Amino acid sequence: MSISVTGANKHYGDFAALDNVSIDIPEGSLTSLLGPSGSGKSTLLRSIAGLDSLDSGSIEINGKDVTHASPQQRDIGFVFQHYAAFKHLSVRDNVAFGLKIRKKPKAEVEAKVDELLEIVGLVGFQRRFPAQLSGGQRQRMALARALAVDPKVLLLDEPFGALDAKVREDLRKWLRRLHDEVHVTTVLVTHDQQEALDVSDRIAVLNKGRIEQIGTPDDLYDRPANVFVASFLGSTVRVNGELVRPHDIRLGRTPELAWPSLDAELDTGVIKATVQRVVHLGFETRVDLVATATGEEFLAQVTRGDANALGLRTGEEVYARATKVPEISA
Ligand SMILES: Nc1ncnc2c1ncn2[C@@H]1O[C@H](COP(=O)(O)OP(=O)(O)OP(=O)(O)O)[C@@H](O)[C@H]1O
Repeated sequence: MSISVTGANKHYGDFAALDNVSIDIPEGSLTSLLGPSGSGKSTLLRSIAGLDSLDSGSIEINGKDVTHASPQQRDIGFVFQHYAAFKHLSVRDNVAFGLKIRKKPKAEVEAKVDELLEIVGLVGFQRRFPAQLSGGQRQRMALARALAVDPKVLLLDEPFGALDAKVREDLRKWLRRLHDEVHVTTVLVTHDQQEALDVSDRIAVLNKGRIEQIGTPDDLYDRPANVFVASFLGSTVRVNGELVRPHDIRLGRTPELAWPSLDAELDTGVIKATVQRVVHLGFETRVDLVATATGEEFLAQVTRGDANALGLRTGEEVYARATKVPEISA
């Protein structure tokens, strides 16, 4: 089912949590709402769910106006960051809960729960209680429970937010596979750009209650609409007044060895700089630099191999040449 939000406004006092937000979410897509804390992501998601009401604007699900419909009438599955499982029920009974209260025939419930436990990889854990699961397993149970009643739409508010980085990464890969199997129209709230880039078909970047840009991960990365989007999708630095990404900076011992950009229009030209610090971060190496001409501080990210080949040390001079972030600076 597609979702269409048009001209949504929501104020808390004179603070605009949503400021004239419009977004179309295509049927079967996985769309992320990405933005910093307080940008209005949860407010937008809760409005789609019917848990918050808009001051003005409208929401349609599959062409039907649901602006004033109750959450129950919207056929939505919802998973929050801190999922409230029924502690006294087994994993199996938690997943079956929505089906049982809808008084589905027993055989149908059993078959559906078997299928979902399989999909979320919790078959071996079905007799356990929520307290006996890891955080990641609990969130998978939450997703199974939300999917049990065949919702038209799945809304996820930072579902992996409370988990550590490695588990988050595993779960988002798993979520993407799950989505490819189940195809339910899904909206995911996240403040984590890697998560959004990894799982989404489309991303809407929010800032101060407004949508800055909507597009595919590639659209946003390759053609950011503005500095906010570019900076939120990855780190950026200013070099000679130009916005660049640290890993788009090439370093050389001579001006000629700092390679030009493939796209001449996006080339910053050669910038002489002094190395302040070299920090090895696993595969990558961060080189903190100061531009000789302007005193401007910036950093470059190079591979460990390149850094070793350059053999840079604090206080040495080096030549930097970067590719500007497209669109904005072009
Ligand atoms: N019930 C409320 N009363 C007053 N202000 C609220 C209420 N709910 C949200 N807000 C404010 O609206 C703004 C948007 O909140 P929202 O939860 O949508 O942001 P978010 O982008 O989801 O942030 P986070 O990532 O921190 O959850 C915030 O500044 C928040 O303080």
